[in-house]
Amino acid sequence: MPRYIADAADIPVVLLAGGRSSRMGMNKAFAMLGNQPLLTRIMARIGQTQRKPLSLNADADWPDAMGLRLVPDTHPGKLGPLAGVLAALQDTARHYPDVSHVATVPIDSPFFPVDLVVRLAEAIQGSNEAAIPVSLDQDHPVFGLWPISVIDDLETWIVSDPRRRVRDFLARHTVRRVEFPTIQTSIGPLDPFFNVNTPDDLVEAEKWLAALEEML
Ligand SMILES: Nc1nc2c(ncn2[C@@H]2O[C@H](COP(=O)(O)OP(=O)(O)OP(=O)(O)O)[C@@H](O)[C@H]2O)c(=O)[nH]1
Ligand SMILES: [Mg+2]
Repeated sequence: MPRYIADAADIPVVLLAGGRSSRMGMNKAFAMLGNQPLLTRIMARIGQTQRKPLSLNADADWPDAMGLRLVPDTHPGKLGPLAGVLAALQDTARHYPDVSHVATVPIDSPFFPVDLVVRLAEAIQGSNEAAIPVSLDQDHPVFGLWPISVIDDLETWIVSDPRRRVRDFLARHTVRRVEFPTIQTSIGPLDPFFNVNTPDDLVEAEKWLAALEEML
């Protein structure tokens, strides 16, 4: 069956929460930002554009998947974010055999652009390429639009490259980089890919959230 994307709103999305949250000291998906767990916030934001049910890449003993289908890593050992991307690709190939790509969104970046998936999809123009977002000259490859066709190469790379640097994997494929602007707020420009890794980041995120809510 041919694989295609008819409409960016139909691209499946897997939320990535398979890390250790070691810098946060607690599972960051459940860290509260503006009285909402990060995971709930991310679900609501991506739900504004995507039609298919979301899945969650996380450990098999995850405490509360909030109704999302749990997609654990297929290679154990915390092999990094691309292990989550691999699990997302494999799961998508199984559940949506006619779909060409899956999008990944980490659960720790609460201000990501709402036009993320549509702009990544535009960038690949119906091809079998990958796309990742960029802001302030930085790649954000934990977010991405990944073609199902990279599954075998990604699996081989994950088990055989001892360094597992994400940029080394990207260099093996054609990857479109899509620039997203900062968001102007009363306290300065916000990087839409600001991500919450530490308790201090959470304090900073509250300030950005308040500044964004002022603008509503
Ligand atoms: N499946 C999977 N996802 C991972 C792994 N490591 C990181 N991630 C995910 O990749 C994204 C970016 O990782 P980090 O921001 O470093 O999050 P983290 O690894 O949970 O946090 P730290 O332990 O503090 O580095 C998050 O969505 C993580 O859940 C992994 O080994 N497997
Ligand atoms: Mg992070």
